[in-house]
Amino acid sequence: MTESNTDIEISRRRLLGTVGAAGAAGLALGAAGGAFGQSAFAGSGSGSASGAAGSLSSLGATQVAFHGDHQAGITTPLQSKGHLVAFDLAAGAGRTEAAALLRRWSETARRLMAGETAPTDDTGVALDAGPSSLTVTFGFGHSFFERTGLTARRPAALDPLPDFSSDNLDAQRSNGDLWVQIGANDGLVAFHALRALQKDAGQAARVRWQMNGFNRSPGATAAPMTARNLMGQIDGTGNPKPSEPDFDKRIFVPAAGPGPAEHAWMAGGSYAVVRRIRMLLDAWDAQPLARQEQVIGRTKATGAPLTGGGETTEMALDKIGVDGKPVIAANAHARISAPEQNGGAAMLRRPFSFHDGIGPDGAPDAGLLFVCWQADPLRGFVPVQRKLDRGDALSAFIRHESSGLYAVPAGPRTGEYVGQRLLEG
Ligand SMILES: C=CC1=C(C)c2cc3[nH]c(cc4nc(cc5[nH]c(cc1n2)c(C)c5CCC(=O)O)C(CCC(=O)O)=C4C)c(C)c3C=C
Ligand SMILES: [Fe+2]
Repeated sequence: MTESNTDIEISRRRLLGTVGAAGAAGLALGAAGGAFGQSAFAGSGSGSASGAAGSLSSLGATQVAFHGDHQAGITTPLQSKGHLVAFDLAAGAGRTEAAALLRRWSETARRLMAGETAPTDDTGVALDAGPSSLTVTFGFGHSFFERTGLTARRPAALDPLPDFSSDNLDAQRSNGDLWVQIGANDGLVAFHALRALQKDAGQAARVRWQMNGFNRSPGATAAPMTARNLMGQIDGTGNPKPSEPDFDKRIFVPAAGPGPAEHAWMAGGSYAVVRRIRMLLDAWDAQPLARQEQVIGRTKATGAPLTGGGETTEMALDKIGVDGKPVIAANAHARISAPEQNGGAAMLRRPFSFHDGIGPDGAPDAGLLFVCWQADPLRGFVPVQRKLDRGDALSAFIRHESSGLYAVPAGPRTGEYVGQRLLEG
């Protein structure tokens, strides 16, 4: 099962070329899911969460591998539903309790990602459904290492992010000892996983904060395409592609990392920066289309650079317009954040949108659950955000409200739980 699952992951990446293509994800998931769905459910018997006598659609049947070199949910195509949740270890809980928790969580994640029921007291919320591309991704925050007596094994890359002048952060909704990212292409499957993992936490850890997000559903557009965010922009075009030679180096910690041997447990892992970024949508929507496009430096309809071509055409950053000014403005978001403007700094952005209701002033509490992945935040998020903080035209329309940085270890080998190399190494 693992082998065929790995094959699917590989063929999906080849098909997609980018994880930002939510529409493409639908197509590729369909292609892969049809094949895998057959083997996933044959013989799953009463342990299956599907309980379905008939065959599942490719959306429901598609399964993502739990085991592998890297955890699922990093290069997995964007799913339509997401939950981000941070936990703090309970008073008195230390390394032993943390190891037992990660063991429980891993077994639950493995089973649910295979379309099976939770190991204990399944709530039945996902009955009838297949795995629906469920992924569960686990990470450790800076404070986890003090709580577990493991500070000698805490990598420098997990040092707190610097302050940024435009930050408006809520400490209660930031950081946390442990972080879990859940994604699925079905809302009930995602919620089912959230409930099961929270129950697993038991007396060992309690929820610090939790956020819910969404993306476009696979198959919603006529043709596969990159995702749109709540400002209406095509968002994800410039992401590093798994097909590029330096992709792994940029996103995953190398096996023989630069750090001391005590940090070797992070080989194959990645660092996630998580920011709740509120969009000031009333102000944004009041801007004429041409202004919105100048703010980003790309057209809203197609995502093409303002210097011409299609979505994937490179930006001509030196091009000067008839008014004698750069066609892509000096403060355009896409210019400032581009790797060539930041000494090659790059990250894999894999966000969810959020909408948490409408405030008393009538404005939506909505925006982006910005999640980005990199081998080292000091060569990814930090230099880019420093630059954006100094002069991004988009700043007037967004507000960073919470922040977290997590060390996300490698994917587990068969029989291993996530984080075992840290907790038992
Ligand atoms: C520090 C990193 C970044 C934050 C925070 C961020 C917030 C943010 N971005 C958009 C919308 C778009 N971003 C786009 C490109 C883009 N953004 C970042 C980084 C951050 N964005 C990077 C590295 C890039 C790629 C640059 C490149 O390689 O060319 C785009 C253009 C399309 C694309 O490439 O994805 C849009 C649109 C919002 C709305 C937002 C906060 C809410
Ligand atoms: Fe951006």
